[in-house]
Amino acid sequence: MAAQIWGSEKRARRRREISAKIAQMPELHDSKPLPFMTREEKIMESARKLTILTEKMGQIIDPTDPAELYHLNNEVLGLEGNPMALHGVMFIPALSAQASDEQQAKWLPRALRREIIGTYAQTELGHGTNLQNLETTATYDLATQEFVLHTPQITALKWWPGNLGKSSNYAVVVAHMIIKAKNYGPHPFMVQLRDEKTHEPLPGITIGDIGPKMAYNIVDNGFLGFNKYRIPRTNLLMRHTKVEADGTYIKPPHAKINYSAMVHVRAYMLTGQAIMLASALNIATRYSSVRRQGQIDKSQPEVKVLEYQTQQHRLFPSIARAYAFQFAGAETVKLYEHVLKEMKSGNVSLMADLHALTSGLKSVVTYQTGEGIEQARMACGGHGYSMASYISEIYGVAIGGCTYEGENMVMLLQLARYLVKSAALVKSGQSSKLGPLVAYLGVKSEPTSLIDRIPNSGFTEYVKTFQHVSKRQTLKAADMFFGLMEKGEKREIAWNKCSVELNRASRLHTRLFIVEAFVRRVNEIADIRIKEALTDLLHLHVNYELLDIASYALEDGFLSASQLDYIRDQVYLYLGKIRPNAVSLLDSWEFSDIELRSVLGRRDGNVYENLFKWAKSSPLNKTDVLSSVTQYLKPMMEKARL
Ligand SMILES: CCCCC/C=C\C/C=C\C/C=C\C/C=C\C/C=C\CCCCC(=O)SCCNC(=O)CCNC(=O)[C@H](O)C(C)(C)COP(=O)(O)OP(=O)(O)OC[C@H]1O[C@@H](n2cnc3c(N)ncnc32)[C@H](O)[C@@H]1OP(=O)(O)O
Ligand SMILES: Cc1cc2nc3c(=O)[nH]c(=O)nc-3n(C[C@H](O)[C@H](O)[C@H](O)COP(=O)(O)OP(=O)(O)OC[C@H]3O[C@@H](n4cnc5c(N)ncnc54)[C@H](O)[C@@H]3O)c2cc1C
Repeated sequence: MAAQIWGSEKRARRRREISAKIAQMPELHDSKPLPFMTREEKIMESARKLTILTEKMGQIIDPTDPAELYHLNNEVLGLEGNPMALHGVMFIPALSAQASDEQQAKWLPRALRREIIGTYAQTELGHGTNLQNLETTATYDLATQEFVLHTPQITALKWWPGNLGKSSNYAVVVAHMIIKAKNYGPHPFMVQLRDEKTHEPLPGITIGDIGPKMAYNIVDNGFLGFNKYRIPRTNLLMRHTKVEADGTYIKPPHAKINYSAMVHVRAYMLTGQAIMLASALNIATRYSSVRRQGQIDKSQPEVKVLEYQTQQHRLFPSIARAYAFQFAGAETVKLYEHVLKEMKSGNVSLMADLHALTSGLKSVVTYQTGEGIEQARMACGGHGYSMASYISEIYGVAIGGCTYEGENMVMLLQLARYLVKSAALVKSGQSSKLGPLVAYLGVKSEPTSLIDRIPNSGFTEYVKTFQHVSKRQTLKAADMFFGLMEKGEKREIAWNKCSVELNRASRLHTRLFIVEAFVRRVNEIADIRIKEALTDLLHLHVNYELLDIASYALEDGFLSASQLDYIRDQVYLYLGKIRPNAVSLLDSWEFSDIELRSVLGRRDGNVYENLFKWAKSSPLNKTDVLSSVTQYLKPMMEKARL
């Protein structure tokens, strides 16, 4: 199963080898539990481990393999980030995709050797979503052949970029490029922020940390202002766009090609989210098979809480989602790598499809991951609320994904633009022009769903039902939009008035893609036992998901009430079938105790003893009487007693 999850036997084996090596290297372990550290201590601890990794990484992993890097990162540095998180996640990808060969030769080897630390500085205090209204300017000075970076007012301060505040000395900065008074829109520039020897900010740069956040507190998200700060013309990233010495602008082959670093993260973050969901579920499911509370049959001893159907219903559909996200994420990464290769050689024809797909997936996956992790926390009762479970930290980190790399509603609306264009093709009789991901929009469906009507139909009737609701909602939302425009509404006003319906279409389309990716994967599996276990999970997935969106299929009679009862029964049936495999389905992800960082989710199940040990190690317990008591509470009580 681990081979299915991680992509191959080799990958699963490599993960095990890497975990085993890390287990033997105490210098790479947390020196104490992270929840007991202050933010400064955590940052220090992370930097300490990062420097050891820089020295010893080659002994543990193949540093050119992103999957091995990611695993090493999760084990050693953990989910809460590190002082170089953005360096790997966005700075290097931005240089790789957007810098010319010459620029790459100059900067990439230095970045890869970690001679310099970089980040991606785009969002500002006043604008994150609406890139066209960013306010930082890069004005070309023809006389000196330099760009002058400037922050015209407080809302133009860069705000949020990870590791910008204290760790990075370089950044890819996105600014509006102005040449001879003409604004060419946002463009990426390579900018040195700090002196390479002293790490002091360079003159003309204001920089710092934006303060503590809901989670990710090892990352120093920062602010940055420029006061007429000059950089050479050749620091504009020039793989696709060029500005010549005389100010001539050569436009890129696609207007949004400079957005590729964002698409990179949107594509890669899906499996990251799957890992976080599976981690939280692993903790909750292990604990649920240790925790005994109440009886189902009063004549029997107390049961493991995992025996309760409500507990299974809380956890198991999310187990199915974690697998589904991992499989859909793996497909998306492959597609992204393919499109990136094509883009580099000038073919930009697949960019719109990739953008639409990753926008929808990013939104649905992060939202459902958040839901699943929060349910996992609640499923652990009181101990889930303790930082000893570590689930709240996983939640805080995962939920950041709903916002970063494009706020979820906004990204769903991006996919909706693509769906509406596709609907227009269907309506104008040009269905043959639909791309493969939306081809179903042009296919006539049956009048009613055949779920429970055709024996042994596998998952085909389920997929058709998802297609039907997705198609119907897309065409309905598009009709609403076109109808308003026909009545004379301006395009943008009409769009806003339909946006809730449009986003519903985007979610349904994305959920269909996720179901299809799961079906595709299960169909490929040769090993009978693995196929059986995953087929059970897929049964739970399709029935649970369909029940969740049933109103869309009920309202036009595509599904009947009796079919709905059948679907509900299937959910209950598969909860029971999955129960014996539940812990194994999560143990198969092979998270080590080091990586999970959870007292509740320990592999050995020795929860209570270790919870007590953990509590005793709280800094508050170093002394029996705290100074808050001697200084305030004790005098108060004494005064009251007088
Ligand atoms: C330490 C070792 C680690 C090793 C790790 C190794 C591997 C891991 C790798 C990956 C990471 C994995 C996990 C992540 C882990 C941690 C992450 C931690 C932190 C994350 C950092 C987060 C960083 C950020 O948040 S950066 C800032 C992101 N900002 C945004 O996303 C802004 C959102 N807004 C937009 O994108 C745009 O403004 C917009 C909403 C799309 C609109 O753009 P605009 O230009 O205004 O649009 P316009 O209306 O003019 O045109 C719309 C038009 O353009 C099309 N379009 C838009 N974007 C694209 C695109 N990208 N591609 C193609 N086409 C695009 C759009 O469809 C419209 O087309 P049309 O008109 O409909 O035809
Ligand atoms: C943990 C974290 C890490 C980050 N790291 C980085 C980084 O490294 N580099 C970087 O540059 N940025 C980074 N960011 C910033 C992040 O990319 C932005 O916060 C994000 O893109 C959302 O933009 P915003 O803050 O402007 O939200 P807003 O756009 O102000 O969103 C507020 C509300 O308005 C709604 N809204 C906005 N526009 C529309 C619209 N057109 N239609 C409908 N609704 C709309 C949204 O849906 C939302 O409900 C990070 C953010 C976080 C939380």
